[in-house]
Amino acid sequence: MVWRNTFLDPAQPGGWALLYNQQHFLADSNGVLFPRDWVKRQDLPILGEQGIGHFGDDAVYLLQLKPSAMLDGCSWQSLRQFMLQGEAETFRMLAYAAQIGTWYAEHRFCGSCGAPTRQLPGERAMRCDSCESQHYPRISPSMIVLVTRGDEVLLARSPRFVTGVYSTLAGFVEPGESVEHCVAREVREEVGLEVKNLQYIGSQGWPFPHSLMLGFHAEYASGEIVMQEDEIEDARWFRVDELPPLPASRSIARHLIDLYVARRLGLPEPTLPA
Ligand SMILES: NC(=O)C1=CN([C@@H]2O[C@H](COP(=O)(O)OP(=O)(O)OC[C@H]3O[C@@H](n4cnc5c(N)ncnc54)[C@H](O)[C@@H]3O)[C@@H](O)[C@H]2O)C=CC1
Ligand SMILES: [Mg+2]
Ligand SMILES: [Zn+2]
Repeated sequence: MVWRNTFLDPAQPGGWALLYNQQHFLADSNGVLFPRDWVKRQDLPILGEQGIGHFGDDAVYLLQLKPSAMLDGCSWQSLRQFMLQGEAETFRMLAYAAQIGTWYAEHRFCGSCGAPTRQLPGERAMRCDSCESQHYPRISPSMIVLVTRGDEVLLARSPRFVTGVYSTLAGFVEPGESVEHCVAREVREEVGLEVKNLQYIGSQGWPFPHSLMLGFHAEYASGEIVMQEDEIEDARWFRVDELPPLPASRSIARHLIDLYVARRLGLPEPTLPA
């Protein structure tokens, strides 16, 4: 089944419902999609509703619920769990749904004047009639980079990571800087190194909660590793044939590593997950 996001009018009946709150979806043994008209007959605290797209031929709507909401035989499942184990198109659907849900939850009132907002018909925008402003889904550009030195790659651990796992460096783009500048700045801040010969590899939407990852390879230029306090727990050079536990296979972090290893060892190149 293929996921395609489109704008659907929530005034139309029928279709399927995703039941969402704060990066979690209600699920039962059949999965995350529930017959929408049936859901509407249950006594659920619904905060808002969006028509978000088609899963195969089925129309899909996102119902924003209060955290207290529950249905018999269901439990709240985290988006992260679907990223780790879910089927690819299901994860693409939930990733989109979660970002629309996050945006909706954060824009029920105008950030400019504080008045309640309303959904604009036919557009993914929250409208403030009081000060005539519009609020669109927020996307946060972030760079992610694998620093390389011949047969070695630089990998680091944040205290937030699963025990033992090492990954590439990442960070949010600041206002006014280019992505290339961000790569150099973040590498300098996090591990104290200078890099050169940036190569753009590809991008990935990352719904935790709304990053757009722009992925690079960069060559080591100079410096000794100096770890940023609090952010980086350990950082070191690993040989491409002696790597530690790595991030989830669906992440662009993993793709950047797998691609470089494949190129160094002359193996077939992996493709970046959508
Ligand atoms: N798909 C992938 O393979 C990977 C994705 N990521 C994502 O990259 C993003 C950035 O990585 P980090 O190393 O955590 O960033 P970072 O190195 O810039 O530091 C994180 C800190 O930035 C601040 N921050 C949070 N949200 C922000 C925003 N929207 N704009 C500016 N600053 C913000 C907070 O103080 C946070 O503690 C995160 O969303 C993370 O989930 C990170 C690694 C792998
Ligand atoms: Mg970082
Ligand atoms: Zn306003």
